[in-house]
Amino acid sequence: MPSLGRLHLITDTRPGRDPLAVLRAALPVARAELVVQVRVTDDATDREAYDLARRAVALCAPYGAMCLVNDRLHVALAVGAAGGHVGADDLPVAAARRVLGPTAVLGATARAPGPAAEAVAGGASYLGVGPCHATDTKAGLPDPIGPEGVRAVAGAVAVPVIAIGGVTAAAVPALRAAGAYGVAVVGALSAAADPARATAELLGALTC
Ligand SMILES: Cc1ncc(COP(=O)(O)OP(=O)(O)O)c(N)n1
Ligand SMILES: Cc1ncsc1CCOP(=O)(O)O
Ligand SMILES: [Mg+2]
Repeated sequence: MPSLGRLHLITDTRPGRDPLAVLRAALPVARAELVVQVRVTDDATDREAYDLARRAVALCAPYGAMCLVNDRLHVALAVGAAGGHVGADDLPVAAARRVLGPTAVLGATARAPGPAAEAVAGGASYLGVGPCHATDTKAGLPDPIGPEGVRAVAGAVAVPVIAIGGVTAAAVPALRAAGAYGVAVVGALSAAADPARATAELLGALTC
């Protein structure tokens, strides 16, 4: 697998958000340390997902940043993304691996050591672990697992653990101390008044 960036920017396509503007602000700051995950709302069409993913791949390329596509693996393949991310409502990890092929980057969601180990056995190259903290970005999430939940998963697997859910720069040190390799954020960048500055703050917390 190519080296995985530590700061995962998940696109926010809710009304009033401008995911490509956030991406343009973050890329020159984080460069190859940024992983962009194209995530669209469930009601978005495949064509909308494709158009956003195609633009994201093109924006990432000059910076050596990796672009992944959430859920819709056919879109990942269609735009030449580096891989995809799947969770409980998506293709099973082993099936996703078959779709993407052996060299693609494949993320899987896990919040406990057992399922985490199963996801790795199925072919996951990294795990998205959470929600770590409370968030209103996604509805219907289970209770936050906190840094201790991250520690339990990180201790059970040998792939990078990416902490997700309510992550801010202030939360990063505890997550890193618990074994997180990196973090994934939506609101911390999408809702930031200055996304470039917010990117620098997250990156500083991740790499110090
Ligand atoms: C890095 C990362 N971790 C977890 C998720 C959540 O994926 P999933 O559980 O499939 O939920 P949706 O994002 O599809 O709503 C993620 N996307 N990225
Ligand atoms: C998609 C997803 N899965 C678990 S938490 C989450 C949303 C994370 O968004 P935020 O960084 O704004 O809390
Ligand atoms: Mg999913």
